[in-house]
Amino acid sequence: MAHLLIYFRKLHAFAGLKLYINLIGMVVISMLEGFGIFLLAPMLSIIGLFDSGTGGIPFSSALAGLLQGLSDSLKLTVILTSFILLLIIQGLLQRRQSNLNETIEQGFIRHLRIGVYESLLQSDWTFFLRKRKSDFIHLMTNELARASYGIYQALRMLTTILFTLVQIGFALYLSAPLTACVLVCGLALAVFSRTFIHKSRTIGNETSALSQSYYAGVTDHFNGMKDIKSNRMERQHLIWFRTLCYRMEHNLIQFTRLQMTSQYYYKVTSAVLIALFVFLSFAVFQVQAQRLVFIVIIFSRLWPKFTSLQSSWEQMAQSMSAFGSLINLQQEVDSARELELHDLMNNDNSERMEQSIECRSVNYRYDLNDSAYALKHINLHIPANSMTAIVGKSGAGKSTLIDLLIGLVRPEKGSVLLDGNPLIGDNAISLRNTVGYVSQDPFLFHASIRENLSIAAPDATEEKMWEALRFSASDEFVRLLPQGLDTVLGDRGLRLSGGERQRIVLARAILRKPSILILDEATSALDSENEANIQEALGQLKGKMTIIVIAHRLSTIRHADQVIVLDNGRIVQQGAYQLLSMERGGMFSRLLNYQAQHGT
Ligand SMILES: Nc1ncnc2c1ncn2[C@@H]1O[C@H](COP(=O)(O)OP(=O)(O)OP(=O)(O)O)[C@@H](O)[C@H]1O
Repeated sequence: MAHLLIYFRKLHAFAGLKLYINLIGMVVISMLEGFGIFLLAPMLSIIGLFDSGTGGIPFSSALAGLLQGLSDSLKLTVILTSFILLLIIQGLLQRRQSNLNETIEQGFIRHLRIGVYESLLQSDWTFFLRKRKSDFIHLMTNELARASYGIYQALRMLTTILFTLVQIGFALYLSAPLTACVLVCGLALAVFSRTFIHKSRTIGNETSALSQSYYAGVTDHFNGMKDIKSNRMERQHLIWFRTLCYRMEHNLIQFTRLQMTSQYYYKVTSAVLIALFVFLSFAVFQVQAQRLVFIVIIFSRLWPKFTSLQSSWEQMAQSMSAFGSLINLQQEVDSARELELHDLMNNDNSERMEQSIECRSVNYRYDLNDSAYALKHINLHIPANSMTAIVGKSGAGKSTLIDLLIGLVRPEKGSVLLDGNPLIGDNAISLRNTVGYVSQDPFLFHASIRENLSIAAPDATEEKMWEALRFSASDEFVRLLPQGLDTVLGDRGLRLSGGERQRIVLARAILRKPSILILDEATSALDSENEANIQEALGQLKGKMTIIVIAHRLSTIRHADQVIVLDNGRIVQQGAYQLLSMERGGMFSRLLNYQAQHGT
């Protein structure tokens, strides 16, 4: 319930006055409905169903007084016209209120959706390292939809409660003891329904867990489809998928069964209560027949509302776990926030590296509970406009070192300094505005080449784009594409080879005119000729920007000013290429020898 209150507070903050106008509208609509019922009294009296006028029915008696002296047919015309007028006003208000309800609800859902996405973008990289990609997709789609539905049910419940209260007010006016009696029964029903609410919440938790597994599994399977097909792993995946689908089916059927059972008990209890209520009216409270007719009309309209209240409550309880997941996510992103909203929209602040970037006694662990360090005792100095190569075996810590150098992750111990200042907070964000980064697994958006390039540099002219493509040795193949720069890449567009993708991403990085260009195995998928072209282009950039290259193929780093050799998270050698290659017994010369012998 605490989770729901948090969301109600958010709703209150979001909708403000509109929420109250909506609620007042609901009260007015219920009152009009009440008046409509009371108009029935003089009508029934004229028709002859009530033989003693309006029998002291409130409002109706006053109306009967007003109509005194008119002929019966004129009275009936006035009453029926008033009835139609009331219904027209009520209908208009109802329409307005439903539209307002929808506007509030959809606006709030949009507000939540954007809020979650903004919070995610404001979080630091370590937060993403801890989470599965599918969990975000699950939260942004399934859980948000369930929470939205929960909000819809909550608003519905609120309006139903108001309607019920107004109608109960009318009933109290007609017979206080009888209404009190019905209310006590209603309360007893509410206590009885707590078991159903509790069960709904348990089923809801299971729904969340199951759909989270579903999203995670499906994302994994489709990401790894090539491996699945190549290694004939379809059977295991199908068994897993079938089992999960059966469990999801069972979970939802369980919830419907629970709802149907509670509705059944509600219906049976209503019948018993109505019988008891008529009996008590005659035998105990001796309520006037005319009043009893009206109380019966009011409560016969109210019982379905009670049932709908119960159903909304169960639905809300079932969605509670989705609220819980979203609140947990919000707490996690709050503690992992590195960007303010303002920084998200304004990328202008850029801190170009003027002198150097340094690591002083840096240690880093991905998991603080694990004794294994990804990097240990790292001391290094990268001067501005130099070319630095980082080499080492797989898992040595090369990519982690890059993440530290651009402030994506922060050292557990020691410090990273940019021009002598700690690379933290705004400093790190401003530095990243001037970084061009090509990762091991370069990513292109499902959009045209032009759009993929202009994401990095929105103001770049077509000429600059071709220049960048020439730099990355991709101009020739792009020119041959059917729509040139406007060729759409990705899922339903052109699929590029690994090497072609690397080259476009390299063009994108260079188009930013970065002060630091980072290439993490960025040319590993290229043929020798294209790689040589890029090496030549990089050579021309030397002295104009800081270049940091991670390379397994050591022939590609011959022009580096310094080489850093990592082994098992530690720097084991550091210095000029020639110098290191001559250090006999050193890891670098061993790697060189190995590659020379195996021709890699
Ligand atoms: N997200 C992560 N969570 C936990 N441990 C990680 C994570 N990423 C990397 N590691 C661990 O940190 C160590 C260094 O990894 P890193 O990716 O920096 O190595 P690398 O030298 O770049 O390897 P490669 O050449 O294979 O890309 C490895 O032991 C790896 O298992």
